[in-house]
Amino acid sequence: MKHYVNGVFETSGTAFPLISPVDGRQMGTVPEAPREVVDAAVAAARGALAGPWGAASTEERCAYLRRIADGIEARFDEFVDAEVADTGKPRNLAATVDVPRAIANFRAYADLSYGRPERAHHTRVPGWSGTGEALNYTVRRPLGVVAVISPWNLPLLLLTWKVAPALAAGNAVVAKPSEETPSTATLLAEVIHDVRLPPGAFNLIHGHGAGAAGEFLTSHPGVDAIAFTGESATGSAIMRAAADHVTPVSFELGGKNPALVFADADLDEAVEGTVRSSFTHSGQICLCTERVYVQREIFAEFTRRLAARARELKDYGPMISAGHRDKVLSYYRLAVEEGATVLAGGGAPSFGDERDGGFYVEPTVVTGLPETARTVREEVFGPICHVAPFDDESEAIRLANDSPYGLAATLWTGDLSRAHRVAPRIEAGIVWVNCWNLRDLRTPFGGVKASGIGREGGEYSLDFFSEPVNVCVKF
Ligand SMILES: NC(=O)C1=CN([C@@H]2O[C@H](COP(=O)(O)OP(=O)(O)OC[C@H]3O[C@@H](n4cnc5c(N)ncnc54)[C@H](O)[C@@H]3O)[C@@H](O)[C@H]2O)C=CC1
Ligand SMILES: O=C(O)/C=C/C=C(\O)C(=O)O
Repeated sequence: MKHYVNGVFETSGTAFPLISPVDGRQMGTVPEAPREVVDAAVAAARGALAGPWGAASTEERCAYLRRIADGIEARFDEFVDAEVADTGKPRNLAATVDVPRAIANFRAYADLSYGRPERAHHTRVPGWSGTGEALNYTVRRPLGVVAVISPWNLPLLLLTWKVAPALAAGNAVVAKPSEETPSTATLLAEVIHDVRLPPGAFNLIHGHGAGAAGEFLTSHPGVDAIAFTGESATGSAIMRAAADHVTPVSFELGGKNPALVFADADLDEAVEGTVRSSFTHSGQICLCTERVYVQREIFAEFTRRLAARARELKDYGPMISAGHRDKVLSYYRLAVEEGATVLAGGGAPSFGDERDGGFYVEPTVVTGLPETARTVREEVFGPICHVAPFDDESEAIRLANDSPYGLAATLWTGDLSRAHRVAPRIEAGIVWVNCWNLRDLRTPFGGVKASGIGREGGEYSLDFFSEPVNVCVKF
């Protein structure tokens, strides 16, 4: 594993071990970027803005993005292998979601950026200012040096989700992937090197967060904007660091996402949809459902079927680390202490093979907790959901909104009028109706309350990563 600074791969800093979540064995080492490497990366990014990268046209930048997408595609299997090794996620998930989405992120932002219109307004000059007319037109200028800090759950997808629009808008990037999952970011740096992106336009540093590379970067006076995905508490820490230099932030943070299942829903679809939304990637997606509210008429049947399906799941991946596995298991114990009835799972599985050295936990369904229980209020970020009944629409909405988080919600109903009525009343950035995690990259993506600041996706990302400048020409 190497840093990539100013177009050069290097390994400064002490090495820390990279551990496989599948069997707990050490797979390699990762260099921990000291402050000097972070300084060098920020200086390289600044230098790139003053050089050929800063002078590149929109067309030229978009052409680079397309070449990066082609470069990832050409090494598709390597990317899949690296993502599977770092995260332990099922190969099918990496091959159908993570890597294709990384490619799509670069292509989508090449299209969006190239096709983006500029705005103009004709203005009659008011009497006190003379005579004639003026043409106001708005151009967008890059913010400058952008820090991208990404998590371990969808390492390549979430990194490229920020790097692609940042580059499309003309910024220079210093990226720090999670210390748990550095491999696909390093492959991305190789692809970027091979397509000859001007040195310094993209820099990659490895290392930890608090008190280390992540914090050196987010508190750096040379950084003009920070785009971060991860835990809400980390978002708060980064915001404090950013405050010193009034650095703008875009935050995609945690969630405690509700699903509302109405009695008029297609039960098969609602059960299967909730299995996907609660247990995909073992619940380690910020969009996953951890609170399921079911209309009382179908509560018993839905809960029975959901628990049966959870018990059937066999091909699931591990938690990312021993620490995270221990955190999730501590919530399983807490749920029982808080009075939960465990309908499925609730512990660590035993496989009788090398996976017993890994960090697996069982898909878990619990019920019977009060809304005040910590297990119902706090993000677990593992394969667990709590199922509770509701009586009517207004109670369902109240329960869904009774959370410090507000990222995503899912409605299961056969009544589209109800869907249109309920969806806008949910305090969340994203509401899915009869589906989950169906993504159109042009749409706004982000959360309210403790789930984030701002929106990414489509023009929303391009807006964040650029500054509008109005030019007023009198004629
Ligand atoms: N999208 C989401 O909502 C995600 C939520 N999580 C939540 O976060 C918990 C812990 O996972 P972590 O990977 O430790 O998430 P985290 O939020 O601590 O780390 C995400 C990224 O931020 C960096 N970072 C951490 N502290 C920092 C600081 N003070 N300054 C600058 N950068 C910093 C990390 O090195 C990593 O690259 C999970 O248990 C889960 O609950 C984790 C990943 C994604
Ligand atoms: O952009 C997506 O499709 C998915 C995003 C997921 C997260 O932000 C997350 O799990 O952290």
